[in-house]
Amino acid sequence: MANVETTTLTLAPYDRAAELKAFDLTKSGVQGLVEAGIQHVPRIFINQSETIQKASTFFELPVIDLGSTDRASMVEKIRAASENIGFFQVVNHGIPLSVMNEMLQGVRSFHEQDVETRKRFYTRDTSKAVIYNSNFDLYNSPSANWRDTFLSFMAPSPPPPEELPEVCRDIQIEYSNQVLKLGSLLFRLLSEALGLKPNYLGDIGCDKWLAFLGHCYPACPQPDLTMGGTKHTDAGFLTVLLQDEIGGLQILHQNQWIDVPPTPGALVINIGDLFQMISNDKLKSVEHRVVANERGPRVSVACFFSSSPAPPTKVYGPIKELVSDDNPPKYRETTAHDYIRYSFSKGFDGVPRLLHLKL
Ligand SMILES: O=C(O)CCC(=O)C(=O)O
Ligand SMILES: [Fe+2]
Repeated sequence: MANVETTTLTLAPYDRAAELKAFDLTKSGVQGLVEAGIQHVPRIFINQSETIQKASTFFELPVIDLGSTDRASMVEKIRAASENIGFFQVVNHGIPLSVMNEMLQGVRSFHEQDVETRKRFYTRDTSKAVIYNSNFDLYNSPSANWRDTFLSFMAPSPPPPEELPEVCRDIQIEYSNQVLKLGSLLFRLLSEALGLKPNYLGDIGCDKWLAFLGHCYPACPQPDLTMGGTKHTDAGFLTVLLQDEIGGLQILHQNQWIDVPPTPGALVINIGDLFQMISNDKLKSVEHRVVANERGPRVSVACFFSSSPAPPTKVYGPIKELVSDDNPPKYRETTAHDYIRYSFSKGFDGVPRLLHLKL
């Protein structure tokens, strides 16, 4: 917990905008601060609302064996977890352990490569093939996260391979293709879990659009003062998360923060806001966060199945088959374009993203 001295210091007025700008202009992220041997967390990163209670309760996230021949039981487990927890883990998911390990190593190598090479990717221009920066919402969040990320949109139109970072491009392409395959399977199972025909979610495009985020949470000298990732829900339909062995992911379950310790070989799957919305609140998009840690760097890969802002006319609303007179639509329809634009502009401001669509 922050001691009184530090708290007083952070409450003192300072030119936050100038400090954010100065940090951003270094183009070398939190990793750059750590490489420079920083011993204290700069005040732009100090999180006064979330650092008080980091203790979490023990709870085991269901692990679902996708290699099981008992499809009905698999679908039932996925349904229960998606309705009640919003998160589950999968094993025997078809992505070889060697590919997972190589992917994590690739992300680590990207963030640890020579600063001048890394800097060339640093941008906030979302039209670029690789968007590397620290805190996508740096300028509009209450406190910055102890995290750097590089992002690429890998489907349906991946960037030309030569524009991807050389240190990890082959494995990034390989891993993304494997995640797309896994996504098709998960959306078939989730369609069944919702009582829909197996192709339903695929047919409306849930498994077509994929964003790849390679996160790095460098070792933090004062992990009690900041967060690796502030609490948030994911915007898209579904997230496939690969985490390394360090740990730090927590999910909110029954008002308690629960650790999701790394399970070797497993991937973490969670429901996003857009999925909660089209399921008319049957499936839950649940808040989660990443605590900062002294060991590190921790790396993870979050792959978001979401919806393309183009064509702008694609409309999403509660699935007709899931609403009835007894269960009327809880959300108004939105175009993918408006939804993505809104969700990108608001950042992690603590206001639920779906609120603006609630009927
Ligand atoms: O790094 C993690 O474990 C979680 C990342 C995450 O929540 C996200 O990218 O939305
Ligand atoms: Fe997330």
